[in-house]
Amino acid sequence: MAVSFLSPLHLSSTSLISHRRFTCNALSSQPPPPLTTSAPNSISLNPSLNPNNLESSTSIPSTPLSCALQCPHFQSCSGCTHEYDLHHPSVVDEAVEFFKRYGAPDFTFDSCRLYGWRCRAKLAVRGSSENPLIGLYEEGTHNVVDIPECKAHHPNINAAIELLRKGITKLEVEPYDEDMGTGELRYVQMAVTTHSTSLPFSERYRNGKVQVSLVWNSRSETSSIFEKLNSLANFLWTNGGPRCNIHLIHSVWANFQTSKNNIIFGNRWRHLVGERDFWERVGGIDIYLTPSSFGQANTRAFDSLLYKLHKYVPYGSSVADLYGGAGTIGLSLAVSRKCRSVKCVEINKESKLCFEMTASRLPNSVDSNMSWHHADAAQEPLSWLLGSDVIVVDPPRKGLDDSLLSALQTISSVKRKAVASARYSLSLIVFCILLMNPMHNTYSKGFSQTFSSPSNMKDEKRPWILREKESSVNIQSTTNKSESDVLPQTLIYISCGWDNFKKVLKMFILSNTIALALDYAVIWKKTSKSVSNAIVNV
Ligand SMILES: C[S@@+](CC[C@H](N)C(=O)[O-])C[C@H]1O[C@@H](n2cnc3c(N)ncnc32)[C@H](O)[C@@H]1O
Repeated sequence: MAVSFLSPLHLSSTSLISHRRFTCNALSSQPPPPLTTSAPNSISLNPSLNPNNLESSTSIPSTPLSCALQCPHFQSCSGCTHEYDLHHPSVVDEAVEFFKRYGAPDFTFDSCRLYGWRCRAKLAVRGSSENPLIGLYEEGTHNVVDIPECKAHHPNINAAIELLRKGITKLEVEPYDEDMGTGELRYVQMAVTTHSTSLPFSERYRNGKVQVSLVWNSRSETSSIFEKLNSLANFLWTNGGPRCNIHLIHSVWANFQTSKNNIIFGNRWRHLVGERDFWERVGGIDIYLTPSSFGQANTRAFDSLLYKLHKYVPYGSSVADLYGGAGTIGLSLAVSRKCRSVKCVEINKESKLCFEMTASRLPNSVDSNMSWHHADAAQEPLSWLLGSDVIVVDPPRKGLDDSLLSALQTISSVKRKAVASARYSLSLIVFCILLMNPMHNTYSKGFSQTFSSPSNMKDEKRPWILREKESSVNIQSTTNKSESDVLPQTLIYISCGWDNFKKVLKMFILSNTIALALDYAVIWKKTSKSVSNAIVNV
């Protein structure tokens, strides 16, 4: 099979060495360094180490580089487990073997950014106002480790954390005390937008602006400590806003949460200062994200993934984008593949506004039926599958819901019976976001455990969990494109749970749900904060 690179990047060894010191300064977004050379291995590797140069394309280096993390927090912080060979984590070899067994022997491997790739971070705030700790939990505990020099964070996240730390101390903001349930500031979410059309493309990433969401331990803005929250927001804006030498802060939001459980966000949000609208550019479209909606942490790798994914969708297809969030995948396909229709299904109603705003910025030439449905993809899944040529699934780490798995199998067997002479099976395109790192799991348990278990979610009455199909958005094509009752031909599976994905794939193959020989599979390697985000092309 053809060997190709997605967004191959590499620097000369001279330029790598010149970036050997990595500092946490808003303007210093150079990657930390490298690196020793390693013996060539069986996979063509192409580590991308230049944060300002992601979209460039170069030839395959003859001798691959082996990258070290060099993070001072590595021993104590639970976010990373791989310290060396970031460009070639061991799961790549496992994936090579795995896909070879299923008829896809040739691999190429692309890595995206190895450092400074995380554009979205949720961090706990603990300690005291004189000595605030802003970071992740130590493995297996609820002790927060300060990570001011985190190598995975976009450097401007680290800079915004430093500013926040100063504000907490100056204004005597009390960090949250988990045991007592006291204190003011519980968590902070930092999200970077790199979408600034006033800058040349090559400068956009490192000049990303940070949307700061402060999770405040009060019921609402009417409580007495709201004044301090406002002062903190103003401090961030005065010292990091557009009038400063370094414009770092995009906006500040408040979220109000008093619950004693592990859920980070409550359901009340308030915009405090800065720009309200947060845009990013991925997959050829401008996407709108609110702080409460799902956003991909590795924006640039997601962008690469989308361009790769577009190729597998025939022009004029009808597409169902399940677990669709703001509909980013579906809407980018509507533009790039001139889809007849795009139907996005998402359980978080906070994403509805994002879909509407994103759709409002699509080029006028887009003429698809586009809809977003606030619904549980696991309920009556056949109703989402029928009528679409291509199904895209991008579920949370636990994988596809059983009812959806059975519906995919049912479709396959119905079609086989209807067309007895033809051999029908869905062709499967795989994008895997691999989370095989045990420490990464610890990290997520600390912060998002309750997001991933449906039973927990119901018990804890998450505000955005759907009880019924309540609202949807419909944008009609002007040329009245008719809906059809086609059966899906292609399943594009974006998986962020490697173990679960392997099980599903074996099951699909045993039940003849998909073609036995994979035409293509693409793996997006994203393990912990430290390990590279890579794309493997089978
Ligand atoms: C990994 S995210 C992908 C989002 C989107 N595809 C994107 O790239 O921005 C998974 C999404 O699935 C949603 N989700 C979780 N369970 C769901 C369900 N049963 N039905 C529909 N959506 C669900 C989550 O709220 C989340 O937005």
